[in-house]
This record gives sequence, structure tokens and C-alpha cells, in this order.
Amino acid sequence: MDYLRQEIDGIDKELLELFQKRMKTCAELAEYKKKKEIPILDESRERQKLAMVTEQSEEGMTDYNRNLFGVVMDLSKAYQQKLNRAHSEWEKVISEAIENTEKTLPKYPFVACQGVEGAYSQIAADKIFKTKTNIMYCTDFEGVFAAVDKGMCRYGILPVENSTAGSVNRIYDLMTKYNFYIVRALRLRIDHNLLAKHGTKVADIKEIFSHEQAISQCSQYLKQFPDVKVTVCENTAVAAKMVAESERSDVAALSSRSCAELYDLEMLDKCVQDQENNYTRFICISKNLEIYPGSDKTSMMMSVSHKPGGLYKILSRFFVLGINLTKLESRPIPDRDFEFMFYVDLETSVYSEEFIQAVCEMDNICESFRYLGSYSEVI
Ligand SMILES: C=C(O[C@@H]1C=C(C(=O)O)C=C[C@H]1O)C(=O)O
Repeated sequence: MDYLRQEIDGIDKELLELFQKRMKTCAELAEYKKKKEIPILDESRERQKLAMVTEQSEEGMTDYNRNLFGVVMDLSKAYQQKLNRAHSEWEKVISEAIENTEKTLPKYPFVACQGVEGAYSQIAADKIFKTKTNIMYCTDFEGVFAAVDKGMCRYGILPVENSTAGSVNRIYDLMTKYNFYIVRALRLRIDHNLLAKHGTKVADIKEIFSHEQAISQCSQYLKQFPDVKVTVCENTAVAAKMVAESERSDVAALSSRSCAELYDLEMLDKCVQDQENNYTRFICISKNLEIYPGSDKTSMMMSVSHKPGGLYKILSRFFVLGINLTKLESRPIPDRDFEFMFYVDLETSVYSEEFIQAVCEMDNICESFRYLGSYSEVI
């Protein structure tokens, strides 16, 4: 073993020297490309290179060699991009946003939320702004996007994913339709409770109202009511309100503790969600790019060429830059068969070199690209 390891060490030394020599040559080429305004990526050259590698490979080694050279060329492009980046448009836009944004979120802005008083979005808004801020309630999620887009509200609060039920697809679909930036995120612990009017007993219940996400988060619990009708409504707070205002005494809602207080309902059962640790992530959106201090998450949205390896190309850039992905979501692009829009959340400080480089590179290599902002996530 010692002998073979020594052998490997010797080979690695040569590999390292050769790799660095290759990178330095690429740097010279990058300078030439910059002068002549030639793009860094040259796909036909890469294809030729891989053909050469295939031809020169020993039997059984072709796939390994092609993979190795794929990574080597990715690293070479990352290095060239870094050297040639100079002052890209994105760098300017982002540093101006950092400079022009206040140090903290405003205190009492007008905020759009879906639902009615007591909705989880409203609880999220109060947590994000740390005050009972001014809220405009919209009947659906699209109303929140539109209120921000038209300048009726400075911010909008939207739930994007739940730890039990997964992504809120409707929001991801609406993201393609509206321009906005994310300025803050919040992880909110969600406890659902069975609420009914005073006097109603569990055995009396014939119908339970709630939002589809809440119903899905309580699916185990609901199995004990096989004969009860479960009805979806637009919001858990709307469900509580409906129960409170109903003439019937055989209805209940799956809703929050604060709605029990707000609508004077009794909690027949507490914390009935299937997973004890049930979290929902909310985003706070604005029309303009605002980047507050401490922003260490970034979201972006892109479409890539509909070819094998399209997504790999993107992911390999993050890998090369050492950036961790915390979310990858794909949604079909309307009217385009099996073509997808990808949404990624990255863990990277807005002040880091890798961050700027990732934004610039994505803008270059994606078919379409949108930077959705940098922000911090609070609990
Ligand atoms: C080095 C170059 O830039 C890029 C990197 C390549 C490589 O590392 O071999 C090949 C083609 C280009 O996409 C080049 O243009 O030759």
C-alpha cells in the first residue's frame, strides 16, 4: 500500500504542475479574448477536445477521461470568467442597491397579504416588521404580486414552502408573471388546531374547513374523521371566520391559535399537524431591488437549453464556486413541452466574490435569467 501511495503522490505532483500550467495558459487566452471581445465559452472547441480525449483513451477509461476533462474545462472557464469579469453590469446594480438600501426594513410599511386578519401571512408580516404594520388583504396570491407590482403596497408576503407539504406551486408559477425582488425570508412554526364555536363537541362535527396546505399537513389526524366532509377554502383564517359566522354548530376549522382568539372560537384539539415540527417559509417581496445588511441568501430563476446536461452545466458552476444550494425547484414553462423554469436558492454572502461571479456567469450561460434578490432569513 505504501509503495502504491508513493506512486500516486508522484503522479499527483505532476498532475498538479500540469493543471496549474494549463490554468495559466487559459489565463493568457482569457486576456486575448477580452481584447478581441470573444466569449469565454467555445462549445465547438470543447466538443473537439472531448473527441480527442475519447480517441486517445485506453479501453474502459473513456467515460472517466471525458468526465475529468469536463470538470477541467469547467474550472478553466470559471477562472477565465473571474479574470475577465472586471466591472460587470450586475456588480454595479448590486453594489448600488447595497449602498442605497437603508440599514433596516421600514417600520410601518403598507404590506399586502393573502387572506383575512389572522392569516399566517399576517403573522409572518408582524414577525418580519416587528410591529403591527399596515396590511392590505388580497383574496388570492396573485393579488399580492399585483399589489406590489402596481405600487399599491411597498411589500408583499407570500408562503413558498412547507416542511411537510412541500412547495406552494402556485407561487412559483406566478413568479414568472411578475417582476419583483425578495428582501427578507422567514421560517415560521405553524401549529394547526381544531377550532369550533363554543358548545360544539368533536362528536358533532360534520364538516371541517381549511386551506389545502393545512389539510395536507393534518392528513393523518383527519383519518379519525372518516365520515366528516373536508372542504378546501382559500385560507385557514377564512376557514375560522366562516365557522365563527356560520349558523351551523356542526362545523370546525383547522386554523391558528391566534384565529381562535380573534374569532372567539374554542380549541377542541391543539397542534394537530402530522409533524410536530411544521414550518412554513415566507418571502417578503418588493418592486425595487433592496439589499439589507447581512444578506446571505440569494434566489434566482433561469431556463436552460433543452439538451442533455443543460441543468448540469448550471449546477457545476455553483459546485466550482463552492456555493451551496438550499433549494432547487422546477416548474413547467407554459406552452413549451417539457421545458422547465428552474428556481434556485443559494447560500452565499452578498459581499462575497463567488456571489457576484455566480450572478454574472448565470446571466451568460442561461437561456433566460432573473436575479430575484439577496436577503436574510429570520426565524
Ligand atoms: C480555454 C478555452 O476556453 C474555454 C475552455 C476550454 C478548455 O479549458 O479547454 C475550451 C473552450 C472554452 O470553452 C479556449 O477557448 O480554448
